[in-house]
Amino acid sequence: MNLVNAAVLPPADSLVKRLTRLNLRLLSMTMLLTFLLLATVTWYVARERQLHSAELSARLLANSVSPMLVFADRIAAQVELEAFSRRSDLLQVQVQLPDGTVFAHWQAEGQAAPLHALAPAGLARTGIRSSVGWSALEVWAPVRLKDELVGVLVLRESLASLHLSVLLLSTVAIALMVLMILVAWRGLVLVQRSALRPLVELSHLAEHIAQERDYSKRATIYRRDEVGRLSERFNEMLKRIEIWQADLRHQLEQEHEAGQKFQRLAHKDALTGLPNRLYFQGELQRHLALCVDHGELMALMFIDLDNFKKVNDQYGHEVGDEVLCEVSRRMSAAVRSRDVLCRLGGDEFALILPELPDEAVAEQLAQRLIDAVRVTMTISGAVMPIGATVGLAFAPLDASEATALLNASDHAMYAAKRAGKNTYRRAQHGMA
Ligand SMILES: Nc1nc2c(ncn2[C@@H]2O[C@H](COP(=O)(O)OP(=O)(O)OP(=O)(O)O)[C@@H](O)[C@H]2O)c(=O)[nH]1
Repeated sequence: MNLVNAAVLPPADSLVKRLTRLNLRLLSMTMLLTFLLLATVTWYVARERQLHSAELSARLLANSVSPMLVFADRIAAQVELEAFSRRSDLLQVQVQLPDGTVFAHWQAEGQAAPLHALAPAGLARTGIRSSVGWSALEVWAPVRLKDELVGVLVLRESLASLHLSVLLLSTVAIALMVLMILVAWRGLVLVQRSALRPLVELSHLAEHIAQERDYSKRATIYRRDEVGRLSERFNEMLKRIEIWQADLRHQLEQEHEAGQKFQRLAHKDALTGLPNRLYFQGELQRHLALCVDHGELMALMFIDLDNFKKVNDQYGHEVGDEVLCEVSRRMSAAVRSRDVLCRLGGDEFALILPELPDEAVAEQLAQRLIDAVRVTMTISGAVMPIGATVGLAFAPLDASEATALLNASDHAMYAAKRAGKNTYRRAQHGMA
């Protein structure tokens, strides 16, 4: 099947306009045909009546002039023809002798000379003869005395009046026809507008839905005809789309939530609930970029717990886990709200300190963390021999790049371990 793309179709007139036009065309054609038929029949009947009347008159006149022919009384015949000439539409009338000689003649003003027409052969035998042209008719009537042919009467009549009457009648009929078409046009517009209203409304609704994507709208059902059933199916389709859309929205929301949850889990340490190494790496890059852009001071602390292996070995892994959680809580409570504390893994933690006013603030915080971890920690009735060692590096003083800054803080932490643990050390220039 050859499908036509709707987009390439030119814009068309409305359905009401198109149907009205088609109906009017059909009505006009029918009326015109009827008019032509009636005009033709009227013309034909009128012409036949005129011919019949002319034949009758010719017969009567032939009888009247018969004795005048016998007595060769031309004057009487001429008077008779003059009297006959009062007949309307008469153009010419003449009485001929059987040999064709004109005996008496009358013609209307402007008409040509006598007819000089020869009587049709066999006129005496067949009686009256006639012929009808477009503008006139002619009648030949034999003039007899008893059964003997004594002459021929020729009569010519104009058909102009007949044509004029038919033309007048036609003009009136055409005017009436135009009037009727105008009335029908108004009527058709009203009727079709009312009949096609459900279909037009359905089309407007489909247009609105296509533009607004509002599937909550419904078509009004006026009657249970074809358009009514189409509207019903359209409404069912809208309902299905609405349900399908709601399902899709719900599914998308769920997927979005699951994605966000997954994102949170991917960035969270499952044991302590602190941000993990993956999150730390991203945040360190971001804060370093901000620090370089704004020309601010920031620090990175590398924190490693002391004697944690001993806790694990002596009290078990579960107690070790509890220690990690408690240490996380204590350190979280000690840091500033804008600082980012992360667990890198094992007993290692990292703390990003953005927007520092000076280096002393970071050193004070390092000491505060060490002190917080050193506060006696009792788990399952045993005091944990736990402590924290901190390595401190500054950006952009010690490094401006993430790996270099992490290395510097890591080296500083090892320096602090070597110095006897439970303390902090600043990175020395060149450590990174
Ligand atoms: N309970 C527990 N232990 C862990 C976890 N991850 C790593 N560890 C253990 O943590 C210990 C870390 O070892 P180290 O840091 O070398 O030991 P340490 O005793 O702290 O040594 P110093 O840092 O020199 O004081 C190892 O015994 C690991 O098995 C964990 O998630 N839970």
